[in-house]
Amino acid sequence: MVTKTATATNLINVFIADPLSEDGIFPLRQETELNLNVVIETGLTAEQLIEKIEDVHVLLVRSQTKVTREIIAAAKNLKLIGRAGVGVDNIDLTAATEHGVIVVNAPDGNTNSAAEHTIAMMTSLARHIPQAYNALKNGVWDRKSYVGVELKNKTLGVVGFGRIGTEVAYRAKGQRMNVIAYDPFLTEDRAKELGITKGTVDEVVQAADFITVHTPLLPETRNLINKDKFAIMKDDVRIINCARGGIIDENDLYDAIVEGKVAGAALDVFVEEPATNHKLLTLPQVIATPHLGASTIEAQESVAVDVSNDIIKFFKTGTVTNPVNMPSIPKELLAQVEPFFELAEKLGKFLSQVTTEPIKEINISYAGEVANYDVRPLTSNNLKGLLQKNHGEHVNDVNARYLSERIGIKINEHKTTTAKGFTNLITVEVKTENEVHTVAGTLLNGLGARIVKVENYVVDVIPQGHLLYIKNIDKPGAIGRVATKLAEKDINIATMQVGRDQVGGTAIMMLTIDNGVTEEDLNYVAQLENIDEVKAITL
Ligand SMILES: NC(=O)C1=CN([C@@H]2O[C@H](COP(=O)(O)OP(=O)(O)OC[C@H]3O[C@@H](n4cnc5c(N)ncnc54)[C@H](O)[C@@H]3O)[C@@H](O)[C@H]2O)C=CC1
Ligand SMILES: O=C(O)CCC(=O)C(=O)O
Repeated sequence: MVTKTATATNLINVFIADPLSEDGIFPLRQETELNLNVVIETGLTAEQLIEKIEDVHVLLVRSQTKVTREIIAAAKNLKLIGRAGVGVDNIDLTAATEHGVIVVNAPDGNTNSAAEHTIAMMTSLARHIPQAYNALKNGVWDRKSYVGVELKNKTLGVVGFGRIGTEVAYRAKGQRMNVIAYDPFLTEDRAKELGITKGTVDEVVQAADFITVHTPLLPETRNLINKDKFAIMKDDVRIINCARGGIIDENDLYDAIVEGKVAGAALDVFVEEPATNHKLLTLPQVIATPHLGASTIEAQESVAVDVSNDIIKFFKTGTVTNPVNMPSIPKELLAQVEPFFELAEKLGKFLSQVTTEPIKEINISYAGEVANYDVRPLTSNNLKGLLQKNHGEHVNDVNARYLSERIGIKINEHKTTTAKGFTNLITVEVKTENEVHTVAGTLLNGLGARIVKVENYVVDVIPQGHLLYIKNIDKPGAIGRVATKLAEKDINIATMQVGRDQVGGTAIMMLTIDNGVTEEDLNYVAQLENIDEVKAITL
């Protein structure tokens, strides 16, 4: 994706608020082209962070720091929040998006570690390893209290079959377990290919001897495993949560263990962390680690490298690899789509300057080749162009859609394959209370962007620099009079396009001129006979 950049000469303040691998932030340390000022201060309270954040451009965190709306609002210069890890539930994404702050994470770097930790927790749970270890350390040689169960031939239920869930399943199969999984994106073919069974959440929890959750914490997954689900589970089921506290209802889990329905639970994560005084920890059937799923040398280095590289990439190119609050575009597609970003933005800018009333609705149609791409980032760029006139620097492609919707603009996107003779065509129509305006643009192979239609008139205009958009009656002499009047004002015409709906009807002139014009210049031209309207447009 493409978004705003800072110039390389600017000082870029990078604030690291959680402990990160020093090897992992090596890319930031050795960066010479950008003027990076890296500050590490961990363990701050929200108030302390707020005090320090005003001049920060990049905030880098793991899971400890809660990046709240208040922190984001106080960070007047913040452009990017980097999360060295997967889960972004500690970041107020809505606030970040509203403030135009891009959030990036490192989704791949800790998958392996989290999966290995899950298997370690499951095995420890099955064999009471932490409890037995604890007893022995306290001088008690107790063998009969710690008789465990085998994993072989047991069924593991996996809820959330993304990166980590899938890796857990591979390993569980290595333990000769049967795996049944639920994920809205898991297909029958993929399940077959992996040698697992696909089920609904209820089918998974009913069939399983061990249940492990690997979803993100979202409104839909909060308390996904609750008393209704415990009620339909097998007796003596064992539960593992190495994803996020809150996916399993902690009170219902406590009750299910106390009632003897659940034989044990292995927890790496809690609703409130640090969880040193949690009632679940008082139960002998519960084993726990303090959010260690990603705590390996390898994972910490890997996530910090990934997020550091994305910071550098963002300030050098305006693009990032792992955006969280923007649609992401695969690397191989980016080069093809990038030229359309500018075109889409220019079309938005054009319309913002011809429209005189608040926009109520925008219809964006993508035709031909461009319709093959994920067009959401293009729409965001178009909206950015549209809103810049009134929102200036505050609008970017992260928050353009949010801002548009907030001010009540209805956004409709359409895709069609027919591009009216062009290989690609973006047509944007805006509606206000009393006006409708349309502009269409294309990318001409080897020649760059062109505006090819304004309202109902066919034109061929390079969307760049200063334009004059004149509406007139199609009468002889109109073009000459405009040219003369502009010459009187020392305004040089570079190119001129004309179009009309019918002989003697309404016509337009699209002029590119060398310099901007004043209000007075516009009025001067507007007074001419048969001239209806004159607008200055800068692209
Ligand atoms: N304990 C730790 O240190 C770590 C914890 N995590 C947690 O693990 C989570 C999963 O990580 P990944 O596998 O890398 O993410 P992922 O994005 O690859 O997979 C998450 C999966 O959950 C699925 N999902 C979403 N809503 C669902 C629902 N209602 N029911 C069932 N499935 C649903 C998604 O379709 C997706 O396939 C992260 O969001 C993070 O919270 C991740 C790394 C380390
Ligand atoms: O930063 C950490 O160690 C936590 C990792 C984690 O929970 C995640 O990546 O979602």
